Amino acid sequence: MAAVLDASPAVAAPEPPRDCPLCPRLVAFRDHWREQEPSWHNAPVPSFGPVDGRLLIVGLAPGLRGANRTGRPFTGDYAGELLYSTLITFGFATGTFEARPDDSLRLVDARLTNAVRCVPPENKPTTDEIRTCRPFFSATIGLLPSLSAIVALGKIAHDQVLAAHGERLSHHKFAHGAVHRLGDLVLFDSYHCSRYNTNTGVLTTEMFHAVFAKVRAHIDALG
Ligand SMILES: O=c1cc[nH]c(=O)[nH]1
Repeated sequence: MAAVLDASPAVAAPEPPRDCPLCPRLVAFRDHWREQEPSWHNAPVPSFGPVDGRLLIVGLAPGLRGANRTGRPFTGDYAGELLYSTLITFGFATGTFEARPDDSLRLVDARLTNAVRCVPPENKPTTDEIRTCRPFFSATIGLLPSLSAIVALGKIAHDQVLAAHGERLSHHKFAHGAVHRLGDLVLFDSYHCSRYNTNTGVLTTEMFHAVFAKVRAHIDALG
């Protein structure tokens, strides 16, 4: 049985509008950067990848000079280098990642989204902002008919997945490498592939690959 998704009927769209007004602090930050850098995307960053994939990867939020600049998740900042090279290694992406949305990179059997769609100051969304963005996240999941596995990059992504599925956080503790069954879905946890985590050794390439090796085995076993 698939878990019930917590999507508010008032906001059932999977992508916020370009001028989403729901989080005043994020709107102010976005407006500031629109003035400073008018050529940047500076808007909610839409999900990327086919909707008929079996895997969903969930990041935290757009990086200021990464996805907020380029308009594609994990594109233009360090976190994307490790993520996209890993996705290519494990067959979840093809082409060449050149950190530009018009490169030849394509996701395969996978979609990529963020728990929060607008760039937050200092990469830290508030609890309210995470909750406010949840209906978009739930609607995104609801539009993936073949979804079988989710990778949560960090605890905020993990908590957003659980909340969207009406699951208790206390029943599913976040831990790198942990695997949680949520109804028909399997949730795989990983530390976020941020530059901070890799520079400090919290996350190594081997640790990150070990998570995606498990995900690959899970998807392949589906046949
Ligand atoms: O979590 C993250 C980090 C960088 N870029 C994103 O889109 N999401």
